[in-house]
Amino acid sequence: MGQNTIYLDKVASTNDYLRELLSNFKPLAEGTAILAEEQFQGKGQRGSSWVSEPGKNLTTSILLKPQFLPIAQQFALSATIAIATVNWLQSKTEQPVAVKWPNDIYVNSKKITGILIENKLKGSKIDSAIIGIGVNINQINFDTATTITSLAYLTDRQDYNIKVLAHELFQVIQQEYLTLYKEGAQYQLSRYNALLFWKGEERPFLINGIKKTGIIQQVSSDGKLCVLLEDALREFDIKEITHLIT
Ligand SMILES: Nc1ncnc2c1ncn2[C@@H]1O[C@H](COP(=O)(O)OP(=O)(O)OP(=O)(O)O)[C@@H](O)[C@H]1O
Ligand SMILES: O=C(O)CCCC[C@@H]1SC[C@@H]2NC(=O)N[C@@H]21
Repeated sequence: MGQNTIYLDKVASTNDYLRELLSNFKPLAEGTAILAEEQFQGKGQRGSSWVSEPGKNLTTSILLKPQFLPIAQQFALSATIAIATVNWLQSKTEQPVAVKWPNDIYVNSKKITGILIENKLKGSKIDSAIIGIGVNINQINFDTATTITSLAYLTDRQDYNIKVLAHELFQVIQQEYLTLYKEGAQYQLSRYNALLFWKGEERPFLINGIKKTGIIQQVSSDGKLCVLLEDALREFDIKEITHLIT
């Protein structure tokens, strides 16, 4: 993974760039990565934007071809990328790193990494997946600093080498991707569940616009968040529930 890395000085979005390469040129090898110094129109989940100061952070997209994975198990791919990123970040800080469902990475209740996976389907399989990852590294000034963190914030140094870090991350993703292939979706799901932010804790959520207290039990194999509410155990889709982080 990342043996074939395309380095760009400046790009709108590494995910879009990789998708355009895929549709315009010869087939790209699995593991091909795009690494951008500056991403000026980064995309987040659900139409949000990803903001990153030029030259300071890791903004990358990796091409995977998980054709062995049935669509019904596609959450396991997202879980696999989250496991890899959490474990890699955990090797950099003493603070506990966790995955906020579905795949935001959090440290000290602040977001350090966002993941945007765009799948191309073929029949009942995933033909290709563009794995977009943004990690806050050397940046310390954010517009909404109360909810965002970075490696620099956590470790008091601002001289991380982005390329070196990116290749470390590629290695860890490669290992975890192999684990998904060998051990299967359920195995990765249980490891993902062990890293889940707020799991087993009584916490506030916004559920279909109403504030409620609940306890996260787990994430199901189809990627739903299972929360114990006062009345019952319920499963939620991404649009139905928000963590109310104070
Ligand atoms: N560099 C960055 N680091 C962290 N967050 C960022 C960054 N750039 C943009 N954001 C955005 O900040 C917002 C907050 O992220 P978060 O996922 O916590 O909230 P959300 O998607 O609005 O809500 P929720 O996931 O709780 O429903 C998102 O829109 C996220 O994409
Ligand atoms: O948390 C999110 O909403 C997902 C953010 C994903 C950001 C990364 S940065 C590299 C890649 N290119 C993009 O345009 N987005 C992803």
